[in-house]
Amino acid sequence: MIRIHGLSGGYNGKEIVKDVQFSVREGEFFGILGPNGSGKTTLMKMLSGVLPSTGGEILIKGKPVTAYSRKELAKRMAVLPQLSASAFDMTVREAVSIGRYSHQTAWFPSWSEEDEQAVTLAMQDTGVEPYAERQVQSLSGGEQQRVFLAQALAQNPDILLLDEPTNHLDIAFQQSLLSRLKSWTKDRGLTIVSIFHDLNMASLYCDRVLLMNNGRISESGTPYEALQEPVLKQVYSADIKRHYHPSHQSPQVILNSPPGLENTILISENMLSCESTHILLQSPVPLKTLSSAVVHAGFGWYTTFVNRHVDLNYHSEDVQMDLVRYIQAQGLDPNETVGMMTAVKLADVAVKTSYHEGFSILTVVTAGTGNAADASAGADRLSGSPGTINTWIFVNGRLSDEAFIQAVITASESKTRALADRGITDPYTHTPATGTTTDSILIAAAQQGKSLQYAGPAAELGQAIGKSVYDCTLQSLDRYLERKRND
Ligand SMILES: Nc1ncnc2c1ncn2[C@@H]1O[C@H](COP(=O)(O)OP(=O)(O)OP(=O)(O)O)[C@@H](O)[C@H]1O
Repeated sequence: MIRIHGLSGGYNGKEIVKDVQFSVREGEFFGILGPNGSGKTTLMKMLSGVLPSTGGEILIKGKPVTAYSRKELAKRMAVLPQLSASAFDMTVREAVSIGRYSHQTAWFPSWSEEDEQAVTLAMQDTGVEPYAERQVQSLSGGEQQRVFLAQALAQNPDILLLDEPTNHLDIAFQQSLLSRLKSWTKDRGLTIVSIFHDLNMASLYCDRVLLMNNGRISESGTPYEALQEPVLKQVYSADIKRHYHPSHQSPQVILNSPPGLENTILISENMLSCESTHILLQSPVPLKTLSSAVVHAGFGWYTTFVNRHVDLNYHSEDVQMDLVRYIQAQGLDPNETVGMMTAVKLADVAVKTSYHEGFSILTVVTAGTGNAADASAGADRLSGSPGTINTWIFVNGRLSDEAFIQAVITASESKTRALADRGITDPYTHTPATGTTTDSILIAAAQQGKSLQYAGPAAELGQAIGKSVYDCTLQSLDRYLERKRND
């Protein structure tokens, strides 16, 4: 649809865009990204034919852009106009109708049924129809933005050029506008080339992006390919970190921890309270957490950690909601809380703090083996009968993602060893139990102080976790077994 070869150009003999080359396919949503002054708007002006190039060529549907008359070009390509003062004196309908200019015949301007329909449809698509008779100047910035988009759409273009289309729009309108634009590329084959400052929106909605730096293409490809952390850091000269959208493969870009925001804290047993109904740890600052908890499993940042005792016969249709209600009833905020459950008597809890070179860990284990299982047997069994080992590990240190995951592995292996040393067996298979069917684990770290890259058995954090989880699991297990013997 659009092909650009060796394109160069600028202002007053000064080259701004230098030897740029790319192509955009029909029905593609194509993003142009880059820092301030990198040449995005200049490139867009050359694309729309407003600014002549000094080198290279732009082909639209195989024909040089310079070979199109202004009107011909306007039929193929619409540009989201900048907010211009003259448009403010019009009604919304009048402003949108300007988009039909390119469809009027030069000699006998006439307003056809087709023009009327195109204007109405464009207003409907952008949600500005309710304001049709209002003056543009009486609308909010976001509403005006949508009027200008409607004006561009009324042109019925094959190509839509947009400069920051979500400027002035709140997050809900950004989402609805970009989703609508995206569906037009898919359903109507509309080709969109758009400048974005918001890398994350571009990443979510664009099929491909081009990253400009100093008038040249620094990177191009799908957002996944083009938005690489080292390139972004260099192009934007900013401490940027690439993350992932939780439910989408698109990369998301955030600023790395800004300095000076740390609240120095030490997670300690003072923050822990153990009652017969629940064990609670409350931190004054959120801790980075990885868990398999009932409430807020996965990675997140939380301040409050609850291990609730439930009766052996506990049953709920919605365990998660039940635990959220319980958390609320304790006056805690469920949004900030990781919640687990156990039928184990909480008096059997084992707590241990261990200090190491530059870091410390707090381990809290409640162990019961009523539901012991040998995971390696792959045997059919009833799951869910209470009898769980819940393991909490709090680290005063800064953990990498691999350290979080290795901590889970190391803690699980230590737990298994503790079960073996007490001869716990799977009642179904009569083989040594590796855990129970409903064990849960939580690793939480203040993300301050010493960097701890690894947590396997050879790493200092792994050694600390391994020993501490083993000791706590044994201690809690012994109390549980003692209680069983006495029952
Ligand atoms: N009309 C002009 N005359 C002279 N120089 C200009 C003109 N318009 C832009 N420039 C210069 O060209 C360079 C690129 O500007 P351009 O507007 O293309 O950047 P951009 O990537 O769109 O930036 P931004 O993100 O800030 O909108 C800048 O150094 C700018 O000062």
